[in-house]
This record gives sequence, C-alpha cells and structure tokens, in this order.
Amino acid sequence: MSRPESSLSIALVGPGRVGRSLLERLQAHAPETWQLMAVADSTRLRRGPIERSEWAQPFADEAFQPRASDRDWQDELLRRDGIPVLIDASASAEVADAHADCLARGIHVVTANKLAMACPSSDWERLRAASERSMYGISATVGAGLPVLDSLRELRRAGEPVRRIRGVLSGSLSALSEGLSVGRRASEVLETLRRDGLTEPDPRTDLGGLDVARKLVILAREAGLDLSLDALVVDSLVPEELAALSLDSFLRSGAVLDRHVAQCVDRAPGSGRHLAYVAELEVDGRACVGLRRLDDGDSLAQLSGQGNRIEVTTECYAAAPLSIEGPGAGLEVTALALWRDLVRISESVRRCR
Ligand SMILES: NC(=O)C1=CN([C@@H]2O[C@H](COP(=O)(O)OP(=O)(O)OC[C@H]3O[C@@H](n4cnc5c(N)ncnc54)[C@H](O)[C@@H]3O)[C@@H](O)[C@H]2O)C=CC1
Ligand SMILES: N[C@@H](CC=O)C(=O)O
Repeated sequence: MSRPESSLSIALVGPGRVGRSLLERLQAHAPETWQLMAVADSTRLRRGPIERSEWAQPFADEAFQPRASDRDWQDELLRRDGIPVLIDASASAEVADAHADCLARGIHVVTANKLAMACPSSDWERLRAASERSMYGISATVGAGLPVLDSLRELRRAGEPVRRIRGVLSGSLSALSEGLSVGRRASEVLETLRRDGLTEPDPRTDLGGLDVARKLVILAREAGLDLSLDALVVDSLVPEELAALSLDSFLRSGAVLDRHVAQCVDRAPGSGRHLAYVAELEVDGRACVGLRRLDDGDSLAQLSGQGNRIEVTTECYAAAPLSIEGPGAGLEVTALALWRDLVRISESVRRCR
C-alpha cells in the first residue's frame, strides 16, 4: 500500500461509536508521521502527543483533564510542524459552530457531523468562505462516504447545473422502511438499528426526518443550489407526544411509536407496495422529505438493508440520472470516509508544499 508521508497533527472531538471506529483504524494504519494531539468528548480532554498504543482508548488510563476551552489545543495544533487537522465525530452543535473558525485559522476539518454544513443561510457564506482557506472534508456527512458529494462538486466545477436530486439518504430509515414493509414493528427494528450503530445518537433525529433534511441541504449546497432547512417540507415519523421526552423515556415508549408509525404508513402518499423515506429537490427550490409508497418499477424501491441511492438529474444526465448506490450508514464505512478525507488532506498539502 502506498502511504501518504505528510505529517498530520490530529485532534479528534467526539470519540463515540464513529470516533472510536476511526481511532481503531488510525491506531492500526496511520503512517508513523501522523500524531494524535488531542481527544475530547463533551466533558473530558486528553492532551497529546498520545502514545499510539493508546489511541483506540484515549481515556482508559485516566490521563485526562476536564474539558474547558478548546482554544489551547487548537493553538498547539497550529504551533506544531504537522498539518493541523480537527476531526469532528460528534453530533454537537457547539463543535459544529467551531468549524468556520478552525478553517479560517488554517486548521483543516474532517467531519461526520452534519450540523455545520446544514447551517442556516445566514451562517453559510462564512463557512463557505472559510472552507476556501483550509480543506473541509465532508465525505462522511452524506451516504456515509458514498462518492456523491465529490460527484456533485465536480459537476458544479464543470459548469453542469443540477436540475433535480432524488434519493433515499438515510441508512436507518431505509432499513426501517424495509422492516415495516414486511410487517415488523418500528420499535423492534429501531432497537436493532441502534445496537448496530446505524442511527443518530438520538434516533428521533432520523425518525423525525431532520437527518435526511440536513443531508439534502448538504447535497444542494455542494451542487451550488440555494437550500436551507427552513425551506424544506419534512414529514416526521415521531409522534408529537414523544418529541420532547428524554431519550430513555422515548426508548421506553415503543407502543406509542409503533401506533404512530403505522398511521404514517397508512397515510403515506403513493400507491405502490414498497415503502421508502424519499428526499426530493427541484431546481426551483421545492424540496421535501417523507415516507412514500413506491411502485415496483421505481429505482428507489429496490434498496435493501441500510442501502442509499442518490439520483442526480442534469442537462447531460437528463434521460437517465447519474445514480450512486451503496450502504448509507454504518460505523466502519463512516470511519473509512473520515480516513479517506484525512488521506486526501495529507496528499494535497504535500503536493502544495
Ligand atoms: N452512524 C453512522 O452510520 C453515521 C454517523 N454519522 C455522524 O457521526 C457522528 C457521531 O455519531 P455516533 O458516533 O453514532 O455518536 P455517539 O453518540 O456514539 O458519539 C458522539 C460523541 O460525541 C461526544 N460529544 C457530544 N457532545 C460533545 C461536545 N459538545 N464536545 C465534544 N464531544 C461531544 C460524545 O461524548 C460522544 O463521544 C454524528 O454526527 C452522526 O450524524 C455520519 C455518517 C454515518
Ligand atoms: N443516522 C444516519 C447515519 C448516517 O448519517 C442514517 O441513518 O443514515
């Protein structure tokens, strides 16, 4: 295997399910020149350089401190010789809010967290401008690394306007739709999906359509289209009475969820026998996400498991859309997407030197 040689100084924020999977990959495969300089979760901070043998379990030996300001370790990343990179494997708005600042300061950012890229229109220009100063690795945010964002970026750079995007963008809702189609209960399917690491930390983010809506905004922005969350019509599968409960109480309310999801299935638009949670965006800005009943011949009706499919219509891809399909969620594929963005940063910066 040919390995990038540029040295990276890495800080990882959010060593949860995705973060740990990436740390394991880094411990096993990172070039010797890559250093882990900081790991932080919501309350703890471990400063580095951390011994490689401890990367996969950075808090195991209690050599950490309470997390206070991030500015110190960011300054330290910038002072070191290596290329400074922040990895955001959290789902936190606070961490997402720091992306633009880091990029503007010269810290490259690699993220699985979608919140920054799906920010309100008022914040978007600042983030976009900052991402021209440093590299912004967002491959993991849509399709868990399927090569869709790269394709949209290349179409945009080639001057090929996107007219329509349609797809199944959620791995967990794809698997849920499949389960519901064969008569399984929503709560039962959800439990398995959570256990397998396919849902968001709070699965209501998936069930409520917000995660899919964020992904559609990210796709639109990468295609050069103007879309923000408030312009989207979102059909939620979360009953109102469960929306504000604590996560534990929500997870104990399976019967209420099952009744509500069954009603959503009955009311879903369309007449086919396949269920899918579909995202649609037209070039005039109309955009919606919601549960649909699809006919046998619909390309989105053929998915199984956590499968995603994204179809992009442009002038050249008018008769048959450009289609990208594959697993759209999962810890290992998501960690691989983050890893690929790190390699890309390492190689690009080396070429520029
Ligand atoms: N599971 C999947 O298939 C995919 C997940 N993602 C994204 O990956 C991200 C992480 O997901 P999971 O690992 O499942 O979540 P998780 O809940 O297992 O881990 C989140 C981590 O973030 C930390 N955290 C929370 N608030 C924080 C804060 N303010 N500052 C620092 N750390 C904080 C938590 O302590 C935890 O270590 C999410 O943004 C998710 O949308 C993206 C693509 C696919
Ligand atoms: N919860 C998400 C994971 C990836 O973003 C999904 O189900 O697709």
